[in-house]
Amino acid sequence: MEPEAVEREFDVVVIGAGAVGENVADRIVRGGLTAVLVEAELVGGECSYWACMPSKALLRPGTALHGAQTTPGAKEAVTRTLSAAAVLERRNYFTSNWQDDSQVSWVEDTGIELLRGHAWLTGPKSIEVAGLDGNQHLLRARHAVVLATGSTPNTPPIEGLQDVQVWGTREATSAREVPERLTVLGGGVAGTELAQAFARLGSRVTLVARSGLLRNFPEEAATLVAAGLRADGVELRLNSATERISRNDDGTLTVSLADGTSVTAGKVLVSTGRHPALEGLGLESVGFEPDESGHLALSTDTSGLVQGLPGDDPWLYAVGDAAGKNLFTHQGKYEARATGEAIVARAKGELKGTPDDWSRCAQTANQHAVPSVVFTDPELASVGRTVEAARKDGYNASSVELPIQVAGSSLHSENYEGWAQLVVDEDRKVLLGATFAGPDVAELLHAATIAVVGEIPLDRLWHAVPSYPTISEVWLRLLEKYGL
Ligand SMILES: Cc1cc2nc3c(=O)[nH]c(=O)nc-3n(C[C@H](O)[C@H](O)[C@H](O)COP(=O)(O)OP(=O)(O)OC[C@H]3O[C@@H](n4cnc5c(N)ncnc54)[C@H](O)[C@@H]3O)c2cc1C
Ligand SMILES: NC(=O)c1ccc[n+]([C@@H]2O[C@H](COP(=O)([O-])OP(=O)(O)OC[C@H]3O[C@@H](n4cnc5c(N)ncnc54)[C@H](O)[C@@H]3O)[C@@H](O)[C@H]2O)c1
Repeated sequence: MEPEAVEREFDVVVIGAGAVGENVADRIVRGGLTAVLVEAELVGGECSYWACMPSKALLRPGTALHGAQTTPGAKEAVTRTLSAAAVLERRNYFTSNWQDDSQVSWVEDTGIELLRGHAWLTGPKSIEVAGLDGNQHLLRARHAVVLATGSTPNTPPIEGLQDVQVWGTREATSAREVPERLTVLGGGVAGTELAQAFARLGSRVTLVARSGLLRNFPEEAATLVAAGLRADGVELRLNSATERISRNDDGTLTVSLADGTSVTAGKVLVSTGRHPALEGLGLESVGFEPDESGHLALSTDTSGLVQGLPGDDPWLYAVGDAAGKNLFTHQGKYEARATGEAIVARAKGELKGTPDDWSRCAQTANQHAVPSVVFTDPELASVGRTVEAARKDGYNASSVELPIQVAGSSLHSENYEGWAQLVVDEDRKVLLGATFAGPDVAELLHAATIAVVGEIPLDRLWHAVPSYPTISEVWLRLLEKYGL
C-alpha cells in the first residue's frame, strides 16, 4: 500500500525555480516568511541552461573575433577562424554542463526549501507535487502561491511539422555539433541570434521569416542587423511563409515555402515565439479555462497578483515568462522582486489593494522602460517606447535619429556602422524610449534606461556629458540634433 502523502504548510509556495522563481523566493525569505520552491527540471531554469547563457556563450567568441578583424593592427594578428570545439566547450562551462548543484546550494544557503517535482494546483492555496523522489507531496500555502513556470515554444501550423524531428531553442543552444546546413524558422530575437551564432561557427544558415527580421524594433536598426547576418553568409528569406516540411531519404529536411521554392538542411530550428507555460497547472481548479487556441493566459496587476479570482484574498501571483508580459530574464527578475515584496507586505498587513506606482511592490517599469538587447553583431539595444508605440499610447511624441558617427565609434573599428534614436515626450520634454544599433552598443543602454525611468528633463540631460572619445558621444549629437 502506498504511504499517504503528508500535507506541509509554508507561507508561500513558488512553482518553478527559474531565475524568476528563485528571486521571488529570495525576497520572501528575506522578508521573514517561509518559502518552498518546486522545480520539475533544473534549478536555474531556461536562462541558465538553454537560453540566455548558452546562446550568449555561443555568440560572444564570434563577436570578439569580428571586433579584432575590423580593427587594423589587430586584424593582422588574426590568422585563423573560430574554433567551434572551443566555443562549444566554453558554452558547456557557462551551463555548468547542465548540472544545477551550485544553484541548489544557493537555494539551500538562502533558507529556501527546495522540492523537486511537478506541481499543480488542486484548489485555492493547495498544491500537489509528483515528486522526483517518487512520492506525492501535498503543500498548503498560508499566504500565496506564485506561478513562475516560464514559457513554452509555440508550434507553428506547418504541414508535416509533427512528423519530423526539428530543433527548438533547447536543442540549438545545447547542440554538441555544428550542423553543416541549418534552416532557422522565425525572424524574432531567438532566431536571429542563433542564426548568426551557427553561421559564425561554420554552418550554412538560411533564415526564413514570414515577415521582416526583428519586426518589433525600428526598421533602420533591424536593417543593420540584417546586413550583419548577410555579411556572415546567412541567407535571409524574408516575407516568406512556410507551407510544409518533409524528411528526405538522406535524413535532411526540406522546408517548402509559399513562393514555390524550398530550403534543405540537416537541421531545422523552429523559433517562432513562446507562450506562458500554464497548461497542466490545475488552473481549472480555481476557475480559469483555456482560450479558443487552447492556451491559458492570466492577467496580473502591477504586483503580479492574478486578476479574476473569486473573493478578495490576494493569494495567486504570476511572474516572469508565466505572466506573459515581457519575456526577458532581467524583467522577470524585476517582477519577482516586486511580487516578493508585495507578498511580504500584504502578509504583514502593510499593503492593502494595489501598490503605488514606482513603489518597491510595483512593477511600474513594465509600462515605461523595458530594456532589451539583441546580442547579434551588430547589437540592437532598446528601451521604452518606439515612436509608433508612444503615439499609439496617446503621447505627443517626436523622435530624433542619427547614424552613429562619432570619434568613439570610428576608433572602435573600421567602417563602424550604427544608428541611434531617441523618442521624446513633447509635452513633458523627457525621454520615452531609445534605440541603439551597432557594434558594442549594449552597454549604452543602461544610461537610456536611467533617463527614461528617471524622467530626466532633456535640458538637464544636456549636462550629462559623454566622455571623449566614446560611442556614447552619440547622446550629445542626438540632443544637438533635437535642438539643445
Ligand atoms: C534562446 C533564448 C535566448 C534568450 N536569451 C535571453 C537573453 O539574452 N536575455 C534575457 O533577458 N532573456 C533571454 N531569453 C528569455 C529568458 O530565457 C526568459 O525570459 C527567462 O528564462 C524566464 O525565466 P522564468 O524563470 O520566468 O522561466 P524559466 O526559466 O522557464 O523557469 C521556469 C521553471 O519552472 C519549471 N516548471 C514549469 N512548470 C512546472 C511545474 N508544474 N512544476 C514544477 N516546476 C515547473 C521549469 O522546469 C523551469 O525550470 C532567452 C530565451 C530564449 C528561448
Ligand atoms: N536577447 C534576448 O533578450 C532574447 C534572446 C532570445 C529570446 N528572447 C526572448 O524569448 C522569446 C522567444 O523568442 P522568439 O524569437 O522565439 O520569439 P519572438 O516573438 O521574438 O519571435 C518570433 C518570430 O516568429 C515568427 N513567427 C511566429 N509564428 C510563425 C509562423 N507560424 N510561421 C513563421 N514564423 C512565425 C514571428 O513573426 C517572429 O518573427 C522572445 O519573446 C524574447 O523576449 C530574448
